[in-house]
Amino acid sequence: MIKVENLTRTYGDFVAVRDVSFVARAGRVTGFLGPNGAGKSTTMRVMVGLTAPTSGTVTLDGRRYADLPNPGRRVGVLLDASAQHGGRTGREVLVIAAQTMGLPKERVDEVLAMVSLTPAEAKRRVKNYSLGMKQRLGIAHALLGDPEILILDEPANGLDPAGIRWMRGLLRDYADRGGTVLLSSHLLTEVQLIADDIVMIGRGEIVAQGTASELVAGAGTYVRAVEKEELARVAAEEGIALTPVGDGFRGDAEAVAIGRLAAKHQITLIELRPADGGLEDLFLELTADTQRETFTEGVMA
Ligand SMILES: Nc1ncnc2c1ncn2[C@@H]1O[C@H](COP(=O)(O)OP(=O)(O)OP(=O)(O)O)[C@@H](O)[C@H]1O
Repeated sequence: MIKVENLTRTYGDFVAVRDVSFVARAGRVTGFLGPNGAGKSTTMRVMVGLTAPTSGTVTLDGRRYADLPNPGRRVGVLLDASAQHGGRTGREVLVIAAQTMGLPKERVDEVLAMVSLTPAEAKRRVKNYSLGMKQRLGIAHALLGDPEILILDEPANGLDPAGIRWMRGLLRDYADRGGTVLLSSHLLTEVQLIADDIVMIGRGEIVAQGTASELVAGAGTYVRAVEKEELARVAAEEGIALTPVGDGFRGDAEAVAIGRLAAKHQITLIELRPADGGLEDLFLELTADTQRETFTEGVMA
């Protein structure tokens, strides 16, 4: 289990992570989702002792990373797949890591097989690897010590759809055997495919968390009407909050309540359904400010 409690990290006046708390449970795959610059990497770096927290704590199965004996056997980490030594072969990278952890060389062949890197590929220098191969090597490195906890920053980056499916199977299996898996992504579709639980972060703060199904179920009703403005006006009068999503709205009321309201005011509905599968809209909505700000900054820069 990974427990993040009231974690804050500042850089000068800038708050990269503000009062973040969440738990990634054993036997579950937890997706840590947020747009670029939201604070995912910072949080994960604090987890593994690479960045000091300004305040708050992170524990891994009850202990801080720095207090774990032989941490590579307890926690598998993939933070930056491009950070591997380019002059070494994939196999060499793993052999050195295995030696450091006191593992037999056969374990290297086992993890290479687990990530489907062929013996020929493992003999190539890492600088000649594609991004997808680097990711597989990084995942192999994380799995090497057969740890109970996996912390993976953007592990799907550079993987093709078949690679993402493969990774989903691998992580699912890992969690089903009782492991704790935390993976970050800035792509909701990826997280939706892989995660049981989702923690969403935007501008350094947690904006939503729950099981993937809870977050979908809590998404309300999606409605689209010909008389859009009129619907927004009468809904506001009735105390139903409508949030613009695409061509329509997400309403915080049952479909039947919105349907009745529309009928009463002779508003023509062209879509009315539970906002299922609307996690992406929720994600965009929750992180809209962050994304707008990033965009504005980009334009100004
Ligand atoms: N060493 C640092 N000094 C100053 N600011 C930093 C430092 N590290 C991170 N930041 C800032 O903290 C914020 C969060 O960055 P972080 O890398 O944690 O985001 P992220 O969610 O992982 O984003 P991405 O998806 O782009 O990797 C960003 O605005 C970033 O510029």
